[in-house]
Parts: sequence; structure tokens; C-alpha cells
Amino acid sequence: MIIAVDGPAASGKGTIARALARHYALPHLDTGLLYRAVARRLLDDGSDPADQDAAAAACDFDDALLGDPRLKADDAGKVASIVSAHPAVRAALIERQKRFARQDGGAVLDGRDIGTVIAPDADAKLFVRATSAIRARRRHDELRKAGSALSYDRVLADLKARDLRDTTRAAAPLRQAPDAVALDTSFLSVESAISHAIEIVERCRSAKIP
Ligand SMILES: Nc1ncnc2c1ncn2[C@@H]1O[C@H](COP(=O)(O)OP(=O)(O)O)[C@@H](O)[C@H]1O
Ligand SMILES: Nc1ccn([C@@H]2O[C@H](COP(=O)(O)OP(=O)(O)O)[C@@H](O)[C@H]2O)c(=O)n1
Repeated sequence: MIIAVDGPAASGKGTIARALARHYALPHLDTGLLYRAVARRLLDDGSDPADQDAAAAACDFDDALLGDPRLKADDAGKVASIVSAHPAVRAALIERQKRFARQDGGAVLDGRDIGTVIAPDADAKLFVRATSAIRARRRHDELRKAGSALSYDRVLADLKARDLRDTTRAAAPLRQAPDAVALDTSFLSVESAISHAIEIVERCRSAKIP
């Protein structure tokens, strides 16, 4: 079974995707880490993220980089959303993601274009939402715990700028696939968001049984 989980920053898609992977004993890929890894390499080299050729050259990295805790930092997220708009970067990373989705037994992937581009034939597709104020609160708490001094207002402004870039880019913009089920986590606890997600997957599965 392939499960696609998409949504904007801090909507809770990663939390839900990890829980679904545990529940169904499936491997999980956080595809945002791939774009964050490219961003990290450019930041380390002092390269311009707007330079498509430099960004495409940075796509050839070892999986070990995906475990680097610096990928979670705010600067990597911001630069990831700049490099992810380059068609050459998306093209360089697509096969890795499709291969992961196609593995025997299935997989859970979360990101921005899983239901639309990476696994359009997924068995279950979720589109996770939450208001921007709530998402900024969650991301601010996370960054603060990790030692960041960024203000809530700054986190909210960055998140809105990222949403705008991700939804308006020409290449694989963030949008809900027509057959995806929306899940608004704004007023749900983590536990209840996960139970709703499992119910959605079960509904999608039974709808597919001939
Ligand atoms: N339903 C929820 N209620 C409250 N906090 C949540 C909820 N879902 C996720 N979180 C918290 O919000 C933060 C961002 O969640 P995450 O799943 O990483 O989002 P995303 O993958 O969409 O960026 C994490 O600290 C997570 O624990
Ligand atoms: N499948 C994906 C995943 C991430 N991305 C890009 O990578 C950036 C970082 O993604 P992420 O999922 O790690 O970010 P968060 O939602 O965790 O903040 C996003 O803002 C997108 O621009 C993408 O374009 N396509």
C-alpha cells in the first residue's frame, strides 16, 4: 500500500506520516529532507540558491546527509523552498522518491507533491492543513526548543512567504490532489489527528476493494 501525505509547513504531515508508517509497518520517507539537504549543501558552500545549475549539482548527495540535524533548522527550510522551485532540482530528485514509493510492500511518503506527482496512483492520499497562525505557533515552539531565538512574528512571516512560494511555483506546486482527503489538524490533538488519518486510510482502502 502506498500512502501519500501532503500539506504546508508545520501542518502535522510528518507526525501523521510517521504514525501511519508505524501503524501499517511501512517504510517512511520525509521528502522535505531531500530539498533541505540540497539547501544545506548550498549554504555550506556559500552558493546562491537562485542559481539553478549550482542547485542541480548539489542534488547528488549521500543518504547519510539526511540524518544531519542541521537540516531541521530554519535556514535550511527557507532555502529548501527556493531550490525546490527549480525544475532541474525537482527532476534530479524525482526518481529517488518514485523508487522509494514503488518498493515491495509499499511506503508512506510526505511532502508537497506526493499525491500529484510522485505517487499519483497512491492507495490513500491525505492533504493535511492547519491555520497559518497555529502552524507558526507549532514551528515557533519547535525552533525555540532547539535553541533558536526567532520571534513568533518572524516565524509566521517566513511560513507565509514559504507557503506563497510553494503554492505559486510552476514546477509541482503545493496543491491538494483531486482524490486526496483533507484533514484539518488546527484543533486536533496529535493523537486525534493520527486516529482521523488512520480512519481516512481505512476508508480509502475499502473503497478500492472491488
Ligand atoms: N495535531 C497537532 N496538534 C499539536 N501539535 C502538533 C500536531 N501535529 C503536529 N504537531 C507538532 O507541530 C510540529 C510540526 O509538526 P510536523 O508533523 O513536523 O509538521 P510538518 O511535517 O507538516 O512540517 C511538531 O512539533 C509536532 O509535534
Ligand atoms: N515533496 C516536497 C517536499 C518539500 N518541498 C520543499 O521543501 C521545503 C521544505 O519542506 P519540509 O517538508 O521539510 O518543510 P516543513 O513542512 O517540515 O516545514 C518546502 O517548503 C518545499 O518548498 C517540495 O517542494 N516538495
